[in-house]
Amino acid sequence: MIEIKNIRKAFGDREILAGVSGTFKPGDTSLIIGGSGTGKSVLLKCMIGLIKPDEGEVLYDGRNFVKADKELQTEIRREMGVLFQGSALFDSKTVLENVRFPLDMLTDMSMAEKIERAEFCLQRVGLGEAGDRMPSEISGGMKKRVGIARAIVMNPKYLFCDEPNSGLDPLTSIKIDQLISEITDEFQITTVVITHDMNSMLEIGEKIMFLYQGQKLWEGDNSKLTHSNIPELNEFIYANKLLRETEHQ
Ligand SMILES: Nc1ncnc2c1ncn2[C@@H]1O[C@H](COP(=O)(O)OP(=O)(O)OP(=O)(O)O)[C@@H](O)[C@H]1O
Repeated sequence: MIEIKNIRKAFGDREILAGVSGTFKPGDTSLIIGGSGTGKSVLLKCMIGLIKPDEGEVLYDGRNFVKADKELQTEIRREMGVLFQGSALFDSKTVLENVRFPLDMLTDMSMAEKIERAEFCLQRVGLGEAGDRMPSEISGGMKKRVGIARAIVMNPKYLFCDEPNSGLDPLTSIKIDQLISEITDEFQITTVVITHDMNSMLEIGEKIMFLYQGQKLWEGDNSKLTHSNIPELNEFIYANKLLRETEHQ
């Protein structure tokens, strides 16, 4: 379980996060949604330690990540998998080498063990046959799958996905969402996804947190998303629906 408590972050005199709290549970795919510039990525970066919050706590199964010493921070980091926007694959490495990379960096497993584990993860994301290919030879959806395989190769307790659907067509997006949700359930991972994608919100949002100007204005599950009495949320959903309809015309 991940708990965030009263996270605040300002850049200069601009307050980006104005005290955000919430809980993310194992086996749940939790979404953070909100308009552009509302602080979603900054919140995610505070959670994974790329940005230090000015105030607040991030607890990983009760362990305070913000105040942790180097040793504990490293221990918690090893339990995280991250799927970055744009997949962030190494162009000069094969698909299998990309997936193997965290094992090369962070473990003392033998080469045979690393290859076995990387192949297992590739199979799990439906790419068992693609290990020898180069990233330039595969589609955007396949690249996301490779990114997911790499994010789970260390068997993470916590998985973070930043806009996993960016640049994908609607059908591929749904497949990627379903894969993230299935893996979360199967391995009981605590998964946090940042998304703009209306389909994702309706399909996989077991728990949704809506950010607006650095504050959490609403949270709930996707069945309640379209029935809130929060004007900012309704406006956000309406704008996204319009966008979706325009894209499908
Ligand atoms: N390192 C930084 N230094 C200064 N300002 C920053 C920094 N990182 C983010 N910001 C500002 O914080 C605000 C929130 O950014 P953030 O990337 O979290 O938005 P977002 O909700 O993820 O938006 P989007 O959906 O467009 O990615 C933006 O105005 C951004 O310019």
